[in-house]
Amino acid sequence: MPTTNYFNRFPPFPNDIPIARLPRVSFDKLLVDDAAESEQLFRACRENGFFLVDLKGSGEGETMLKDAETAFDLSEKIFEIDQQELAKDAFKPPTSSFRSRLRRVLQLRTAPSARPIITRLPCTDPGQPQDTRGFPPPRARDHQPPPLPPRQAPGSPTQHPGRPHPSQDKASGTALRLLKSLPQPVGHRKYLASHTDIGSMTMLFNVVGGLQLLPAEAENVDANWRYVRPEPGCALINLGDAMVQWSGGILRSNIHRVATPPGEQSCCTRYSIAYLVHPEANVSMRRLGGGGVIPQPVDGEDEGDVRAEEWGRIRVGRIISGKSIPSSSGGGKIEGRKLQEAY
Ligand SMILES: O=C(O)CCC(=O)C(=O)O
Ligand SMILES: [Fe+2]
Repeated sequence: MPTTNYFNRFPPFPNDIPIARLPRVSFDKLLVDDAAESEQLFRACRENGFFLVDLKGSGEGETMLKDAETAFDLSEKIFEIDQQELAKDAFKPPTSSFRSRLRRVLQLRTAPSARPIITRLPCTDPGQPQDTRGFPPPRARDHQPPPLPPRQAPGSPTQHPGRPHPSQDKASGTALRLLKSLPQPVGHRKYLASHTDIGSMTMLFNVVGGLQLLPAEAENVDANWRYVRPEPGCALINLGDAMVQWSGGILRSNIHRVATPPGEQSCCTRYSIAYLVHPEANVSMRRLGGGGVIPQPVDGEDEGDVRAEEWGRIRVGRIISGKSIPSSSGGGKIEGRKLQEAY
């Protein structure tokens, strides 16, 4: 999440409500392959599926924080543009200075494939409280690398050629999603229905609270959902279902939702930025080898060699048809001996 200055624009997140306890890893330390930090990251990916990455004090991290702040500022303006106007940008290069800035920060493209995605997410309550706008990611040849470079924690799945991390010049469902949620009347509860992210990883920037998750092992009843406190200088990362699939259930994709911001923040209009990283459309979703850590399918259990695009389509179809009820997955135990070897 952006810096403290930015947080000071809103009433404080309350101190007297139960919150989700999330691990925090240092981006700076991960960049130099610090062993203890990498181990903590691997544990967070297995046990929580959600963790904070502290971006402060690192050159690349500070750049991401600045970009996130600019995206927040621009987000307010983007939601003022009507949908038809925005759709035109997919085909015509922007000319005004605002639009050029928007293009630079969000790296909008003018190619037909870069048409803005404007969607409404499923919402359980009436009143259409949230609006969503998304932009496909930039291509490799005309922008910088993605926010988190694909480094591996010790013991994390072996990276096969071409997967699991999406390359910037290949087609994928990766998108920058901007969410705006207006204050709702008392009694209204959910802004964004409970779900898991189907991609590989999501990088979230929040200033106002509202995101809630259901801790591991907790029964899915309202009383067990916990707010996540937005932390200045940090990004919130959560793993998606693709990571569970590739890791044979070792890594965790945790269910979450967006509810009314807590306490005094309930009167705020909430903006949030989500960078949804999806696998390259053509990569295989077959689970990885994993050198003994990842359980291999036994006879008759082989999932086949489905491509990521098709895999995603099937999952979305199941969700839409109600055949798949959202729930956390993964977080499977690794035998003690194998875990030792993994490090
Ligand atoms: O707005 C948030 O904090 C979470 C959004 C989210 O879960 C999503 O975009 O998938
Ligand atoms: Fe999500």
